[in-house]
Amino acid sequence: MTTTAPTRLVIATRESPLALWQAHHIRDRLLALYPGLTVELLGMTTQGDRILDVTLNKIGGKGLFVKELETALQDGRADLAVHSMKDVPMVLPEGFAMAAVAERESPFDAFVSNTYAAVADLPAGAVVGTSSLRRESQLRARFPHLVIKPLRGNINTRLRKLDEGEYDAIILAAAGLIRLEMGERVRALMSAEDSLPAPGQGALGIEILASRDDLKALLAPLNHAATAACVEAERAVSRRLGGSCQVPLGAFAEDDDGFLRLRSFVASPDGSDIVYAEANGSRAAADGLGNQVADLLLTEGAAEILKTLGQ
Ligand SMILES: NCc1[nH]cc(CCC(=O)O)c1CC(=O)O
Repeated sequence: MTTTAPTRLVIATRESPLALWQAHHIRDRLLALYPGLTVELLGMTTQGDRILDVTLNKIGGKGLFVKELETALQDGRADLAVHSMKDVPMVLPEGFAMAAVAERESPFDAFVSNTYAAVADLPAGAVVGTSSLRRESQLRARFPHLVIKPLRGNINTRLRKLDEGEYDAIILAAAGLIRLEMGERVRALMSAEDSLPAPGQGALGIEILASRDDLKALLAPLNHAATAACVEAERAVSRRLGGSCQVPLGAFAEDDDGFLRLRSFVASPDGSDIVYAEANGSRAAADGLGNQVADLLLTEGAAEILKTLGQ
């Protein structure tokens, strides 16, 4: 494999508005760094985009948004794939590498409603839309008086369903709304106590073939060390616990000048059992910190929850 710096790069991306924004963002950052470079986008529809009528957790989850893009890398149709780190499976397939994790947008969930200002204002029986087991289990545990109703589709679809009156409020990632310039729809950010984010939420990853040494140095300036360490710690928790998206799990790390605080939870889907753990550690030991928090969760009761879920 050549180590000469490439002059033309192709980015494989999904074609949802958010995925396209993300790919354009990485393209613009590359062009700012390397003015002589040509960067093209290869738009692709993934299985996850095609199957819109079933809750994704039930049909195989995360890999569904990523696999077709990886095939494009393998076939040489593209050089990079840009992903929301939240959608990337905890173990990359053999031969692939995450060359960079770019600086995070808000990692928090957003409370969006046309009537209410915050989740605490919702009356008994209010209908909240989400299809995320993580969001649903936390809402059920903390706000048992609410009714949770499934909500799928891309961001525009979800907002339309809210506006049509099917829901009193919906919960979605703040990062997506902010990136698509719909940040004004965010009535409140959900606190880490009310809705601990998913591993990798708000962060973008740039995936390449592990053999592409020519791309590693080129992409290194896009890596944000604090974000990369936080996401590594968060993903290590999920990986240790099986990495399945059938498990209601949150993991959220914050970096304070090289010092990480990692919080995580595992719950039963109905929120009746919920276990929290947290630990601190250095950025350099992010992976170990994730394993440590996973082990704390297991001894605090996550092992029983996982067993009940058949994991
Ligand atoms: N599961 C789909 C998905 N993957 C990434 C984001 C949002 C952007 C991000 O977290 O980077 C979303 C939408 C959502 O959860 O509301």
